[in-house]
Amino acid sequence: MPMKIVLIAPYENLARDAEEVCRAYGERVEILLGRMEEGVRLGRRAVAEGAAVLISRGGTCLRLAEQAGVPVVEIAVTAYDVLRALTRAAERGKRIGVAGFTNVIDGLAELRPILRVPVVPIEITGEDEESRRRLEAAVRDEGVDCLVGDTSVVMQGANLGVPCVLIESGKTAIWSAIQEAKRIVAARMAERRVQTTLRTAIDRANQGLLVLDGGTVAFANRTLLAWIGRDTCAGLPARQCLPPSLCDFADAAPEGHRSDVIRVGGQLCFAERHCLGEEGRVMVVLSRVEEIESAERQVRQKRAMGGHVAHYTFDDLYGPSRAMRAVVARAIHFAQTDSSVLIVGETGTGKEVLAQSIHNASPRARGPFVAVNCAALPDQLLESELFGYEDGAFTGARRGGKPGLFELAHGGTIFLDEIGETPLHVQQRLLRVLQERQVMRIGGERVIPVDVRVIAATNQPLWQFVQEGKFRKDLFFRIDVLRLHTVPLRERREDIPELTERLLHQLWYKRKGVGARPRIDPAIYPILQDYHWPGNVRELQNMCDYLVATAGSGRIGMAEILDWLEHKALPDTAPKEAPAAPGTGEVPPVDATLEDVERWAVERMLQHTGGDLTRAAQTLGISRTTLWRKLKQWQADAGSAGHGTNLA
Ligand SMILES: Nc1ncnc2c1ncn2[C@@H]1O[C@H](COP(=O)(O)OP(=O)(O)OP(=O)(O)O)[C@@H](O)[C@H]1O
Repeated sequence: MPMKIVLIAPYENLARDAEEVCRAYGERVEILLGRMEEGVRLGRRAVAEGAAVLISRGGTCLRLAEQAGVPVVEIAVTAYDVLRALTRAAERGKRIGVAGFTNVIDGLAELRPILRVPVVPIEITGEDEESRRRLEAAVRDEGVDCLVGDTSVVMQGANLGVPCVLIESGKTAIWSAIQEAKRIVAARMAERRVQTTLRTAIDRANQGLLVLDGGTVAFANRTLLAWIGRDTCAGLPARQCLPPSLCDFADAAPEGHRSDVIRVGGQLCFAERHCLGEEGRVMVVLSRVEEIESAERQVRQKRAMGGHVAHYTFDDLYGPSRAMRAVVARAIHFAQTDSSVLIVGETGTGKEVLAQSIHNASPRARGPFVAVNCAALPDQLLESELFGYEDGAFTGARRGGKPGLFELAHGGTIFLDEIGETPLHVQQRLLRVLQERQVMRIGGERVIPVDVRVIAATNQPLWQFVQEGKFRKDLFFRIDVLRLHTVPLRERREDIPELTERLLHQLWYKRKGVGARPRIDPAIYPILQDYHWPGNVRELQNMCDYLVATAGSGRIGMAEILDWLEHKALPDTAPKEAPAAPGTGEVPPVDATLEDVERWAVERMLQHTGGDLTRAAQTLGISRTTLWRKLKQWQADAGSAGHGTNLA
């Protein structure tokens, strides 16, 4: 509703001039006629009916300013208005008294030289006794024979029997006063908008807000009123309308900021009290514990999702064999549960793809998927990566500490790859986390609850590790709740044609379709199906990558496959007379064991790649971890046999 402006005109000419100004400038101002007490009565009624600003003049204006309760703009008396009145008065008297407030008579002395008649200033403040006495004295003692002033002067002058001239405000002064009133209205509207917005925001806040002044409720927002089932509380003694728990919390010593968890109208709340600086005024902010926990979950989830996302789904697992389908069907079933999963299988058989797919098909799909390779990190680093650390936990620790992967996996899944490689002291800590579902950072004392599903994977005989004391039995049973066995490629040879075709197409597409689209000659499938595939699908993938990169015409036949087999330095594919890779040594002796041959092949490959483990593992078709494990094993064997083999 627009705010109303009302002009109270103490005399008729002013009302008429104001109407003309409004008409001429299109101003919307209500004009009422009434002077002094009558003007005040009209003004107060206008305010009661919604007037936001009043305009008036002289004594009426003064009274309104004291009593109306809204801003009152004065129509100023300008020097021109006074001059106009004096000119008229000079025609009616020989000595003129100008009566009014100081603002009217100030500056009169400067006008004297240009006036034809003498002028006497009479300072009055209205229609009081003193003002009347001064007017009388001017007429009686100073020879004033005509009075100039506002309506009250004119009335009193008439009683004294002296001719009077009213100082009338010009239209410019009226227009200026209306503009000033409009500025005030605009400012008040803007203020009202801010107040309404603030009020709505405070009422709609999820938190309950309470301000107490001494023992009385100064303010309670809608949220709090709803919790305690009241329409209002303002002005009531706190103990009369608020739950005792809230009053006790607000009253309790020590003064200043304090917080606690309390129950308010059935809501468990985190309460904070702030002193507002003024004597006895306190503000209490109540947040529902449930909401804080949910917000915390969201924050943790948001942070955790940074980079920890599962990309694969079950659609990414190719292979029409019954064995493959059975594994996928079992995994889909496991995805619906929240129990730990242990995936057992050779390298490159899709254990991580399965883990990601299970996560993406589970109710935790929107949470993070955090993968960690337990074999790829040095012992100490693995521990701090998994569980995090507090500030100053050890030399070189990041300032402010660091959350561990378990914390980052909150609300989602953690994939512990190569779980069999976890050192025993980390296993013990891992067991505690899985049992208690909470982590304690290294060097820390507080426990952090974590809601994480665990999927572990291994290509090691884990149960044998348990028997050899290398893996904790209790941890084994914690992890081995639902078991999945991936099937090596050589045991599902019927998958090889489809896998090869799909991988070829996928890799060609990944290279943005550069070169001819690969077309494979079905005659070579029997050769691929005869092959041992120690690196499983990863090795098949590497082969396809090689073929896409090298088969210029796109046609893949026997020659291309032989080329790839020759390119590989694997012992079970490389013929004894195979041409040596650049920088290689002699072939192993005829009576060498399979392990000797494997070691020979790995050494040749590492020489070939200049010690680059990643590239060597890729070309050999095994994972980097498998390669690393083999090297560690051979080094340990060499150590115990008393001679060193530098394979790294
Ligand atoms: N059935 C499958 N269909 C399509 N691609 C597959 C399949 N199995 C594995 N792969 C691909 O093979 C590669 C290796 O898979 P993954 O990393 O899941 O194996 P892994 O068993 O975890 O290996 P490792 O034990 O060496 O870590 C990936 O690029 C994956 O996409």
